[in-house]
Amino acid sequence: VVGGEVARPNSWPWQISLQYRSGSKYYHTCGGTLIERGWVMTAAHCVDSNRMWRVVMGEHDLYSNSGREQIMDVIQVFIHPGWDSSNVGNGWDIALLRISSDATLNSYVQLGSLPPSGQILPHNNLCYVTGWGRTSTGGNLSAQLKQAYLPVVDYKTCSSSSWWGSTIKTTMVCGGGGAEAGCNGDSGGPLNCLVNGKYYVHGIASFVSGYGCNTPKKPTVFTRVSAYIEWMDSIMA
Ligand SMILES: CC(C)C[C@H](NC(=O)C(F)(F)F)C(=O)N[C@@H](C)C(=O)Nc1ccc(C(F)(F)F)cc1
Repeated sequence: VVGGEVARPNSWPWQISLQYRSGSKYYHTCGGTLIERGWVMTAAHCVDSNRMWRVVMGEHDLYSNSGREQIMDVIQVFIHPGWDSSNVGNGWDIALLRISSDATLNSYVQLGSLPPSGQILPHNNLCYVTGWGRTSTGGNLSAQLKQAYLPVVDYKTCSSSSWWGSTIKTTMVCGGGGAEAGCNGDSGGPLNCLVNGKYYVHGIASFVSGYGCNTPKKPTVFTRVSAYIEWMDSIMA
């Protein structure tokens, strides 16, 4: 997350850290959202390589143990059949992870709320991106979970020629486009949007400009969660 601030610990209790094993250690690689006690939603591009994955819930500081963390192995990965790893611009950047046991829900670990199928948010709807991703283009990951205010940029604006143009599909949501942005390592994490006084997870962090995470008029691009409700229901059923 570029800009914004460190989140109050566990104030986004559905945010998870997706980590891969290398040798005897695990490393943060992406964000994700706990959507059922046994299921995590993330980006397809986060899990389209053959690795050992684990999910950490109740996390705030990646490098210190608060005792609030719950760590589960990933036992199955469901990548959307439409995903094409050679072109994130096609969309379909969504995956579901079955975790090894059900999370215990408490003050630090909660389920994220999904929007109604098909819901499209208005331009400038208040949203926050959250994650442990780089805090500047080419910079380091953040040790602590960060949040940044990324108002929705509607499809008409986001797909216009001086913005993202035809790279943006209607199955995507754009947020920000100014100094604040998601960045590498926030992938797969939630875009948390305030609708009628409650936060819903409307996006899954998918891509940013190759010219820099907070390139003007290149908002952070998210998979639009409300376009995939039926697919997710079919997998989790
Ligand atoms: C690994 C990537 C597929 C996703 C990676 N995503 C992110 O860093 C995050 F956190 F914003 F989600 C990213 O945007 N990385 C930059 C460096 C990138 O590759 N951006 C990018 C790639 C392709 C296009 C497109 F769609 F135009 F082909 C647009 C942007």
